Amino acid sequence: MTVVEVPQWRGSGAPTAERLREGAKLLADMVPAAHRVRVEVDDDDLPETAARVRSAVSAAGGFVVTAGGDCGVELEPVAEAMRRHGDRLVVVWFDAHGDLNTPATSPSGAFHGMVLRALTGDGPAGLVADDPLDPRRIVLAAVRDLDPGETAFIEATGIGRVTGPDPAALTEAIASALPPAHISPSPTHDSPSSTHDSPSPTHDSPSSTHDSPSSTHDSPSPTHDTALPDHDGQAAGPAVYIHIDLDVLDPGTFTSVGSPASGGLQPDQLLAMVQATADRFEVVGLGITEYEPSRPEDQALLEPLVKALVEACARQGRDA
Ligand SMILES: NC(=[NH2+])NCCC[C@H](N)C(=O)O
Repeated sequence: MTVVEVPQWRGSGAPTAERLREGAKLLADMVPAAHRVRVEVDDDDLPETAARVRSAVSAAGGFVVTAGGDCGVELEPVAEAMRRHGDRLVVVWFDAHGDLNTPATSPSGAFHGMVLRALTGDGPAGLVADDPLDPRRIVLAAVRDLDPGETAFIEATGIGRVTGPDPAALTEAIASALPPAHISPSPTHDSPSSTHDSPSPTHDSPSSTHDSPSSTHDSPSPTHDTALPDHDGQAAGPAVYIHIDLDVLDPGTFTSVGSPASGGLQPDQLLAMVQATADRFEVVGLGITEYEPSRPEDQALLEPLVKALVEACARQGRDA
């Protein structure tokens, strides 16, 4: 396992954002990884920092945990997971915010509020994924503070969303985010062309829900549970990247963030949702972001939580 520390803070619009530098270091310290890489951040050039993150994550072996910094650090780790896992990738976004703004809709101009949208192909110059993520492969978890442009995008694209502390709802949403071609019980070949080889209905066919009950979002087939890699190492289900902005936690419990929003998760609820995801699916990457250390009790809360989150995601036997 490798932890990649990215003390980027200029992607945040919060007045306290500079605390993210120390937060990245403290988060990386909490990750029980054998290898640690610290990315040098160029404060005046987010695309340059992103290029350095890209090199770091592509060179890292085994399971990678990215320790932010602001949420903008997730651009390249998620893009790397897309390159590795193609259409099997499902991104779970634990965050108070959607991070789905464009430069035109952003109220702040801050990149951390745009990074997930940039992964879908629409963002500031130099900060857009080469190969766009299909929004239907995204599940928002406990997101509760959305700008109007973000709400419109969610409604237009059918991004999955789980609002409450509900592990079962989350795992169902993840299973439903994958095209049916990838949840077949037959061995899959994880090549980009595999979806084209399959005659089965996909998300791309709006009429497919009428043709085959097993292909609808609402009726997950039993084969969803064959999600972990089989003995050949071939996976028949989602490859899940988990993003955690610590502002997903309720500010009544954890306040060391720059953009708090009430109505968040308790730490044990977050852990239960991540554990349920890792129990059912292959987790291929983890990012933890937006720690602005300001209280000793928040540091004390995070230490066991981060360790447990990482251990849930990077289980023995999955980590090359
Ligand atoms: N990852 C975050 N903390 N994002 C905060 C985003 C806040 C607001 N939606 C914006 O675009 O500016």
